[in-house]
Amino acid sequence: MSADGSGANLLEVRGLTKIFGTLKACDGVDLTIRKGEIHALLGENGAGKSTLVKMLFGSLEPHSGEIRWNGQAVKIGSPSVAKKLGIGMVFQHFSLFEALSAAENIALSLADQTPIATIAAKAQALSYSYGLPLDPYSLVGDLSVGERQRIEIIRCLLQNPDLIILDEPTSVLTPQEADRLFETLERLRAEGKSILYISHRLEEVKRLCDAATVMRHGKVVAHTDPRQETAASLARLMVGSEVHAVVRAPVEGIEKAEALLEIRHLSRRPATPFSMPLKDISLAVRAGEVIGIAGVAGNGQGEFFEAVSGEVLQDEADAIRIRGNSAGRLSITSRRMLGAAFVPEERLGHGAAPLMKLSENLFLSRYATDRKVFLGAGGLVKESAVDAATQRIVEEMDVRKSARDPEAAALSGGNLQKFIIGRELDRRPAVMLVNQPTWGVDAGAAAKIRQSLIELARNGSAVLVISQDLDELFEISDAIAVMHNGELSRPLSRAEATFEKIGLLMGGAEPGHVDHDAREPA
Ligand SMILES: Nc1ncnc2c1ncn2[C@@H]1O[C@H](COP(=O)(O)OP(=O)(O)OP(=O)(O)O)[C@@H](O)[C@H]1O
Repeated sequence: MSADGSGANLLEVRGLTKIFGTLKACDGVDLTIRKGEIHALLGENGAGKSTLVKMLFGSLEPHSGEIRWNGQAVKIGSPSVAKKLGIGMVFQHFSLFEALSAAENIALSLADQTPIATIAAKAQALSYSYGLPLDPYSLVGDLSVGERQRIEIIRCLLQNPDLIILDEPTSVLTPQEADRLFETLERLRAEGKSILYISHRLEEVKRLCDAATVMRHGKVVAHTDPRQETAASLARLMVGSEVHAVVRAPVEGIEKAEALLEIRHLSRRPATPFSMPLKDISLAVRAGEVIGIAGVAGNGQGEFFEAVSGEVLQDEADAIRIRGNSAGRLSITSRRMLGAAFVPEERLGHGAAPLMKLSENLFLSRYATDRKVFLGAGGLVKESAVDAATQRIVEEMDVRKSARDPEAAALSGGNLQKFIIGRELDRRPAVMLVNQPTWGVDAGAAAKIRQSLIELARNGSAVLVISQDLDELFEISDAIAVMHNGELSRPLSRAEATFEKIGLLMGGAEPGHVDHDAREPA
């Protein structure tokens, strides 16, 4: 331990256990976090990371085990106890009100009656001193995802915590925003703060973290120094076996293939003051290819997904064509009947009904398109067929769960994502549109999902993937287009696309400056 106390143990967890039904989500977990360290918590989907941090933050009660804070045994019965001790948490899903300002949102989470002007001044000072500039009077609805995350971080820092828990903080950030966040975290470490950092991005863990605890199936399988590991060796520790690299054979003669999804001059007025208009978007996705859409969150990707999937109808029937049929005025189900599949970004509530079992979720999303398979005479549900399909998807996608057919909400985030993608892939759709296919998914499962999307395309489907993860898009796409400010650039072929060009377009560079060799849309 050094003179300033850094290096001493701040948090010691011994034998912490949490049981759900018959499943030990955390099974005798040991974890030690020192003062002034950034400690990574790693593990594949369902390994028990969220369960562990929920116990540390007082939102879940352990069955057994001990938590020591600065050497004293403590019982963290609620988040307010955690905050009083000095434990702060920045959640993966933001809990901010869009119609309120940043400062008003912060005020809501503070127990006292501090005037807004005081909070705003403090928030602004903190935000600048940590290199995360924020206008406290800006409306949350007008802010990008990265800016919203800053509010969450500032809100957490205002409580002056000694330990800050961050749950997958960079999954929603651009590379530049992530770099900024790393600088902030390094600064906090230099001040003697400790950080518990959950991430599936192993390269950034290597770059940032001083120590790592790796979990598998609820148990700790390794305490290691990530700087001494490679991304591959960390993945191996998490998964217990090798993670296979994604293989993408180039496509030949794609220009001659049939355009299964065509988007023609798609425009949309903003539906709310906070949504982005879509401006004259045209794109063709052909049988056999994967096209990626890159872009910083909030540039129209959500609105585009709604328009193409049929959540919002177009005035012009021809603005969306699926397998040659005008689909712009068709409902989601009618578009699905034409052979299209859509996987939205939000999993719970949007991609799946949380309180329904997996089999019920499957039936709900597919009874119209697979009527013959799932409905018998007189409209009776063929439960055995639904169950068989559910179990097939679970096996194919390696969905880990605590019961044979649990409610969707009881699955860890990544496992639910695997199920939802598997549910759509299982239909072998002719057109597949996915928004953030591997958000929150571990390295092994992400490789599996990516490979499945490539194979779907190579077997003759048209695949369109919206993602903020540029590495992912470069891994799977045959061409990449960029969405910025409601406009879509022309797709750059893989020969032409570089990180730099795509990054420039994401930042709003004029397409003419970077895409002179781009493919013409159909
Ligand atoms: N409320 C609950 N009821 C039943 N089972 C649960 C509940 N919450 C979590 N589980 C189960 O506990 C296990 C651990 O889940 P947890 O969310 O902690 O995993 P994780 O490591 O955070 O995963 P991910 O990376 O996907 O977020 C999973 O098998 C999950 O299905």
